[in-house]
Amino acid sequence: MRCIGVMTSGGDAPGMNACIRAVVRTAAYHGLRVMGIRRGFQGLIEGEIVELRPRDVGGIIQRGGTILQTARSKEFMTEEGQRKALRRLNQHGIEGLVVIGGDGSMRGALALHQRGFPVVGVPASIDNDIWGTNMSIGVDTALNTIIDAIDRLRDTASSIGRAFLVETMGRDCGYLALIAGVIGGAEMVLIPERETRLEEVARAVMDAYERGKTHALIVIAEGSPYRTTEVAKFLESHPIGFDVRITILGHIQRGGSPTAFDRLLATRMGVKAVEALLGGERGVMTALQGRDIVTIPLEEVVQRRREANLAYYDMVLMLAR
Ligand SMILES: Nc1ncnc2c1ncn2[C@@H]1O[C@H](COP(=O)(O)OP(=O)(O)OP(=O)(O)O)[C@@H](O)[C@H]1O
Ligand SMILES: O=P(O)(O)OC[C@H]1O[C@](O)(CO)[C@@H](O)[C@@H]1O
Ligand SMILES: [Mg+2]
Repeated sequence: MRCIGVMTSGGDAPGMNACIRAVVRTAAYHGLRVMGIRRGFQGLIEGEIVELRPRDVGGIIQRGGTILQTARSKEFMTEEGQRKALRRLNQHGIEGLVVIGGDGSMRGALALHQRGFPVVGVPASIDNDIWGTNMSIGVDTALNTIIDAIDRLRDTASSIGRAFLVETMGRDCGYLALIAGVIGGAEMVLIPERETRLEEVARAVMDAYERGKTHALIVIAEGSPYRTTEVAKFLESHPIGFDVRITILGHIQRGGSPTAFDRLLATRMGVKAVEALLGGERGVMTALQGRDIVTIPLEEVVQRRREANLAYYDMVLMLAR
C-alpha cells in the first residue's frame, strides 16, 4: 500500500482534526502518501481530493470542526453513487481509506468494504450511539460544553427561582442527556430509550419545589418522545411552584476545542486506523474497550446499537433530593 485516503463524514465532532492529523503523520512515518477527501462521501463522488502532507495538518490538533469539512450524502446511499466513489478512489491511486464519522458513516464505510475496497472506520459523533466502543470522538467535549451551560443556567435559575428545561442533542439516543442529568444535578431526564409520563415530570419538579429547592432542572434529549416546548406547556398548566424557561443547546454542543480526552482518543484511533490498514485489516472500526484501542468488524458495529445505560436514569432520580 502506497497511498491512503482520509475523510470526515456525517455531523462534525470535536477531535476530528486531531484524528486527521494522526492519520496523516502516522502514514507519513510509514512512507505512505495521504489524500484528504473533502465533504465526506459527497466530496468523494465529486472528486474533491487534495494531498495532505505532515505540515498541512500542523496547528489543527486543538481546533474544533473538521478542516476537511463534512457532509451527509444521499447520492452515496445509491449503488450508482457508490460506484462513482470507487471510480474516484481508483483515479487518485488511493488504495485504502479511513472514514471518520458516526454510525451512518460506518454503514457507508461498510458498503465500500463490501464492494472490495480496503476501509477502516473511526467512530466520531457527539451522539455516542455507535456500538462496540465505550466512547466516540467528540462526546467528551460535547458533555463538557453541556455541563458548562447547565452550570450557568443553574446560577440564573436558582437566583430567580425557576425550572429550566435544557434540551441536548442526540437524534435517537439519550446518552448526552443521561450523563448531563447525572453530573448537572437534574430532577429528571427525558430520553428516547425510557418512557416517562409528563405527569411524572411535573411531580418531580413539584417535589423539588416542596423540598425547598431554589430551582429545578430537567434535561431533555432531542430524540425524546416529547418536544421540549410541549413539556414546558404541560408544566405551565400545572401547579409546580416554579416559572418555566427553556434552553435548547443545539449546535453549540458540536463546536469548540476538543478536550484533552478527545484529543488523545482521536490521536490513538487515527494511529490505530493506519496501522490496521498497513497490517492488512479490512472492514473494521477502531474502538475504545477498557484502556485499549482495538479493532472490531464493521459488520458487527452496524448490526447493533449502543444501548443506553438506564442505571443512570435511576441515579438521577435517586440523587435528586
Ligand atoms: N446504509 C448506508 N449505506 C451507505 N451509506 C450510508 C448509509 N447510512 C449512511 N450512509 C452515509 O453516511 C453519511 C453520514 O451518515 P449520517 O448522516 O447518519 O451521520 P453519522 O455518520 O451517523 O454522523 P452523526 O450521527 O454524528 O451526524 C450519510 O449521509 C450517507 O452518505
Ligand atoms: O447538523 P444537522 O444536520 O442538523 O444534524 C443534527 C444531528 O446531528 C447530531 O448532532 C449528531 O452529529 C445529532 O445529535 C443531531 O440530531
Ligand atoms: Mg449518527
